[in-house]
Amino acid sequence: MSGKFPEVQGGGSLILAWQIRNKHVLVIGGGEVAAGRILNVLNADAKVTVVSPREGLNEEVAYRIEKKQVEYIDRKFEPSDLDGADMVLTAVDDPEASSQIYKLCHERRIPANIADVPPECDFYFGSVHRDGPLQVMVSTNGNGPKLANIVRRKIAASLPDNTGAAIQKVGVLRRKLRKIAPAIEEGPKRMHWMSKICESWSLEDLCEMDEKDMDELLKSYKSGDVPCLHEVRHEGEPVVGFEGSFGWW
Ligand SMILES: C[C@@]1(CC(=O)O)C2=NC(=C\c3[nH]c(c(CCC(=O)O)c3CC(=O)O)Cc3[nH]c(c(CC(=O)O)c3CCC(=O)O)/C=C3\N/C(=C\2)[C@@H](CCC(=O)O)[C@]3(C)CC(=O)O)/[C@H]1CCC(=O)O
Ligand SMILES: NC(=O)c1ccc[n+]([C@@H]2O[C@H](COP(=O)([O-])OP(=O)(O)OC[C@H]3O[C@@H](n4cnc5c(N)ncnc54)[C@H](O)[C@@H]3O)[C@@H](O)[C@H]2O)c1
Repeated sequence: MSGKFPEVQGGGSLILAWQIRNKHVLVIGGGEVAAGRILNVLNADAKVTVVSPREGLNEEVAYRIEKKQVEYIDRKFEPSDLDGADMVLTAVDDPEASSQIYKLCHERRIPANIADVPPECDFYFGSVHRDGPLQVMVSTNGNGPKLANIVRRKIAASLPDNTGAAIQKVGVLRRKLRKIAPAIEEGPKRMHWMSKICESWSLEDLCEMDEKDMDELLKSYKSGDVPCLHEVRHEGEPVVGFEGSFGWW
């Protein structure tokens, strides 16, 4: 039976797209590493609280505090800071404080990342390429963070510039399709049609598609046809008109 199903390759991580929007993230520390963590969770629309004495704040963290992008507590960590936290990220230059924070999080079952202490991380960060709705994360599972950065930049450089914009258009089209064909039973047909569009349209054409084109394209959904952008715009089709000297053409 070997070869019928994928082989299990243990030793990896479960890579997910964690929906942390409006959840409470506590960031402990206000240095350079904290600044990176803060941006990562703000990009995912989390509600962020930073605990760190003011004198140790990095310029970027101070900016986020000043702009009220994060809540701020100006002192060292205290256990009560964990109340209501859905996730904890520590980036402090004090290994003892880090370990104590991790133990408390573990007891309270709050998922935590302790920067640079892999055995005390419930999840690792990765190197992320972002282009609009597209995110690509590279993890080396603790083997080579610098290489994760290098691989991520190679992957990003190999992607066409308009990838994110095309994905954004596909998102709009999918939401419109769900509106005109909302039934659960339609799922397979919806998915099949959307897949065919993504396979047959170029990224350029997806980017060019406007709301009017989408509405026109959606008219083909019922029959299952997948016209190209030119057909959607009725370009190059014979136009029936009247030409004076020769009659109908
Ligand atoms: C991807 C990235 C995301 C981020 O942190 O945002 C990230 N580290 C990045 C950079 C980086 N970190 C380090 C260097 C120095 C060069 C080097 O050592 O390679 C550089 C390179 C640089 O600075 O350019 C030092 C380092 N990092 C860890 C240890 C401890 C250990 O391994 O034991 C040590 C050694 C300390 C020492 O030796 O003393 C541990 C972790 N770092 C992770 C993530 C997790 C595993 C990710 C993976 O394996 O893929 C993990 C396990 C836990 C975590 O922190 O989540 C980010 C790139 C972002 C970008 O794209 O720019
Ligand atoms: N994973 C990575 O990518 C990576 C890369 C570089 C460094 N690190 C590690 O991350 C940690 C932080 O690095 P950094 O460069 O941001 O350090 P940093 O010295 O610039 O910042 C540490 C911050 O923690 C604050 N702090 C210290 N004790 C605290 C406490 N008890 N409560 C609240 N805040 C406290 C300080 O005021 C300061 O703002 C270090 O352990 C470092 O080795 C991780």
